[in-house]
Amino acid sequence: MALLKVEGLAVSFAGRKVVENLSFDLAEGEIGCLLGASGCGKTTVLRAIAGFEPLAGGRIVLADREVSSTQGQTPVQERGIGMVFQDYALFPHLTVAANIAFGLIDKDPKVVRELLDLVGLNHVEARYPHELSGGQQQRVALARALAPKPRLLLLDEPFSNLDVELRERLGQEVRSILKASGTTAILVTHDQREAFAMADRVGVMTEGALRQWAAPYELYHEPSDRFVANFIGEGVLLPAKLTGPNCIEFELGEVCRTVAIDCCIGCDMEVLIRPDDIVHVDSSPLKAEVIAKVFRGAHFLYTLGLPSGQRVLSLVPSHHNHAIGEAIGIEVECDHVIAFKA
Ligand SMILES: Nc1ncnc2c1ncn2[C@@H]1O[C@H](COP(=O)(O)OP(=O)(O)OP(=O)(O)O)[C@@H](O)[C@H]1O
Repeated sequence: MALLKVEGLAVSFAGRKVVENLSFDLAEGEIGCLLGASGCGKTTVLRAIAGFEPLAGGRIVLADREVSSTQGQTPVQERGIGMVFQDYALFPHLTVAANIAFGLIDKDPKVVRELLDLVGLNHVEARYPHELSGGQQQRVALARALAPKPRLLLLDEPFSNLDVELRERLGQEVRSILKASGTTAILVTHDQREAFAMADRVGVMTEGALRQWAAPYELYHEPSDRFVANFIGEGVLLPAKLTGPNCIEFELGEVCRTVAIDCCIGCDMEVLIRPDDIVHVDSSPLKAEVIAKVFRGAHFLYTLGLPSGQRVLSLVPSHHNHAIGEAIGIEVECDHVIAFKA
């Protein structure tokens, strides 16, 4: 059952719509994420859900109760929503345990202990915020927000002050904590790795609109439009033709896999080729020139030039160390084809 329903949401500032006709559902216990570039309206959606922004259109339903519409809204403090922000907002003069207890009316030490356990901070309960790392401070902020057992937790760029490696790890940790406590949550971020590490459902936003709301795997493998295809993961769009009900032909040959496109045979299309669709096979007669390469530890990400001048990316195990300018053998290996009408 959906705990949160956002239906046709619109928010305006001084008559300018910054969010328009945005809809999604979030089931109880699920973690959702709004992902998009700076200024696309993510925080505005989060603030509307929290009750800080009046609506210019649509409605928000939380636990079967309409909490916002154009007619009015339930006050912020009556929504049972918790929040975690990027700057942690901890009280500097309170210890870790006291910061967490702040969220509890009865300050029950047993509950504080359970929360310290949940976020793995038992050993630092008597320290002050400035004596903690950024990741630890964010876990304190999380425990404090979870203390009153919110119906819904909102996290606004919670890891943006942390370095990239730590972000992904903390994202997975926070996901485990939220799952262990059965908390429903919405995260806002511009970082795909963070979104994929944490969320069950991710919404890709641009210019105030939600382009697709789906599981991370589906977003990557079944993007609904060119924008999502370009935004999520890496890849290039190459010109192609539909040659049969399930087949397309493009510069690297014919691929016959499911083609989910409304288009007749012979029509012009574009096919999305991801770096994992192009495999390096020394003996292949199909050759491409190494234009650029990025070392990623286990893999190289090669940019390869095709005879037409088109480029593709290829993720190749890093023991295949080829020089720029070298021609290497490639094969296409895609499970299904993602294509868009040209
Ligand atoms: N209080 C406000 N008054 C006027 N315009 C606003 C206000 N708050 C946000 N905006 C505008 O609304 C648009 C969306 O802003 P929002 O903060 O929701 O984007 P965002 O995707 O969260 O960006 P970021 O990742 O940079 O925080 C922007 O153009 C912003 O300038």
